[in-house]
Amino acid sequence: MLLSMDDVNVRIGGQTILSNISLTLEADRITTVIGPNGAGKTTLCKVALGILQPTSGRVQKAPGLRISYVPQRFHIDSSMPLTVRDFLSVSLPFARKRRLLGIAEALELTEVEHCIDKNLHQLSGGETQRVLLARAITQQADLIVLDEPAQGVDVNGQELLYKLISRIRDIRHCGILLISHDLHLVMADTDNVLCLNGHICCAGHPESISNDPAFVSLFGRRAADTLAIYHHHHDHHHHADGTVAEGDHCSNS
Ligand SMILES: Nc1ncnc2c1ncn2[C@@H]1O[C@H](COP(=O)(O)OP(=O)(O)OP(=O)(O)O)[C@@H](O)[C@H]1O
Repeated sequence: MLLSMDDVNVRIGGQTILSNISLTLEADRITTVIGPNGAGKTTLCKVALGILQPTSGRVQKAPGLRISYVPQRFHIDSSMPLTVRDFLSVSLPFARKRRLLGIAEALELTEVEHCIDKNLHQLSGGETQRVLLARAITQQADLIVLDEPAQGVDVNGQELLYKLISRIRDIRHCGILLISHDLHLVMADTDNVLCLNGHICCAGHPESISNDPAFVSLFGRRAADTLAIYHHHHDHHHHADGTVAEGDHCSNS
């Protein structure tokens, strides 16, 4: 277990924002939180990051847990010259003690090695997010928290970003808490989905979620079908002529 929440409640100014949240984040697993605007997704991130204390309930973290945060957007004043190399070096002295992956390797892994000498404010939205992912790698994060990291990134960039996130999970064996609206893009690699609307409406593997009445009432039949169809396309392999490979199966048709 990397981090767990047990019956967490958050009330701010008399408003209940999160109620009865229980979850466990594990190494090697991507947990995706989905939910409508105002559902409490960012608040949940803040509780996980330890920057917001719950009104009640318990948050437990593995001893020495290192969390890295990738925000929705990242603004840096254009008058402040800071290269990608310098930005990633900031976390080096401490991280080096933990046999960190070098800056160049991390940038290569997130496919932005060509940006190493660029100024942060010269980067595109997609490049910025990939530099932030590289930072999480150099920091040797045990848990990476990403709050809608693909906002403002074009579709190809989004797909690449989500592929990189699952590749980092596979290589670094870290846990990932991902907030996303891009259901069809994130679901293939998600191990666990939490549907949030102030409380957890339903949770589980994407395939089981798509059949859950709570999911359907929150996101609509169309989203549920998208999820189901998506998994149909990914639970078997085709031969070149389109026939299904032996031993594979179609769970949805
Ligand atoms: N510091 C605060 N003070 C008062 N209300 C707050 C505070 N932070 C969040 N809220 C309220 O809590 C609710 C949940 O906010 P939160 O930002 O966690 O939602 P979200 O699911 O991330 O939304 P979105 O998808 O729109 O980004 C909203 O109604 C918001 O107005």
